[in-house]
Amino acid sequence: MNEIALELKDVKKTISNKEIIKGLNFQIKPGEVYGFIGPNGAGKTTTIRMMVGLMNLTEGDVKILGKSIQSEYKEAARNIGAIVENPELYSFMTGWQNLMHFARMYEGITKERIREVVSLVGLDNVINDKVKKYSLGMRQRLGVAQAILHKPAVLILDEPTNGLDPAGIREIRDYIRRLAEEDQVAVVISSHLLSEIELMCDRIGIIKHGEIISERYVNEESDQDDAQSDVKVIFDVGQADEAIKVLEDRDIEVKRESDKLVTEINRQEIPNIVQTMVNQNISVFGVTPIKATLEDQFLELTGGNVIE
Ligand SMILES: Nc1ncnc2c1ncn2[C@@H]1O[C@H](COP(=O)(O)OP(=O)(O)OP(=O)(O)O)[C@@H](O)[C@H]1O
Repeated sequence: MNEIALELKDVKKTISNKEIIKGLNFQIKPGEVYGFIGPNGAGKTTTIRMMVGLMNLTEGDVKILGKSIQSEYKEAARNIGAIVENPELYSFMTGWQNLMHFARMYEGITKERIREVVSLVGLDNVINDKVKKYSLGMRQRLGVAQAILHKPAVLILDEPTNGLDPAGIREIRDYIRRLAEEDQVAVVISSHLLSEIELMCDRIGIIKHGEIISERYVNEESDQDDAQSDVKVIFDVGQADEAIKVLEDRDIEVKRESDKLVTEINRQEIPNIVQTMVNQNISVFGVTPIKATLEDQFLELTGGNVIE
């Protein structure tokens, strides 16, 4: 198997004398889910359009399983599945008819493969209904089904959870993880929301003004996990008032969000605090560290205002 599924090599884009993308470099392995985040106008859609061959590159190259999207378009495109902007669906046809229609564009897609994909995205019960009756979430899932019909090595999704409710977002998240883990598909997801993307990605790159300004693995230990430094931690407890007292008795500042207590403490103190809480019959459901570095960077980047 190819070690690298998708590679961007010094990709640049200039439109009307303005350099919109300023030299992007990254590599994604099979089975890896890469989150591409940044505020509106940062250059996500432009980059994605270049990755899938919908827009020419001004400089650099994009390679899919080692094939250049520019000089070997056909070979490269064969291994890409994508939803850029909204999935293209025919609402007067059923879900099944839509998939049959797209299957004809590729060679060798069997009905069995279509059934497999339908089942993967959980549309078995409604696949014979007309798409106009589908909810937004169902349409998105059909879009993904269509994008993966030909078993692409790389799946590229531009804002796949746009407009979905929390249940819909969770569904998308679950089957994207399954695709990566079971079929070793490399997935790129763009979003302007850190919170949702952090849960489904292995690695996240933050783009701003056409440059990657930060990149890290989601499970990577940050400097803040050092034994000596303070970490931001959420205590999820049954008896918030009592738990706040335990923390405040130790001069720890607490911010309360319903039953969740947000604190900044030394890692070494955690076991003792939990023990004190348990001794006082406080139910401790969880102690979760917050990855402050990425969150802070992202908030700093978007400044709470997603329009640049
Ligand atoms: N055809 C174009 N002509 C001129 N400027 C463009 C063109 N397409 C994009 N841009 C500019 O390039 C920048 C990046 O746009 P892009 O749509 O890639 O951002 P984005 O990160 O996808 O944002 P969003 O989250 O809003 O989709 C923006 O400043 C945009 O105004």
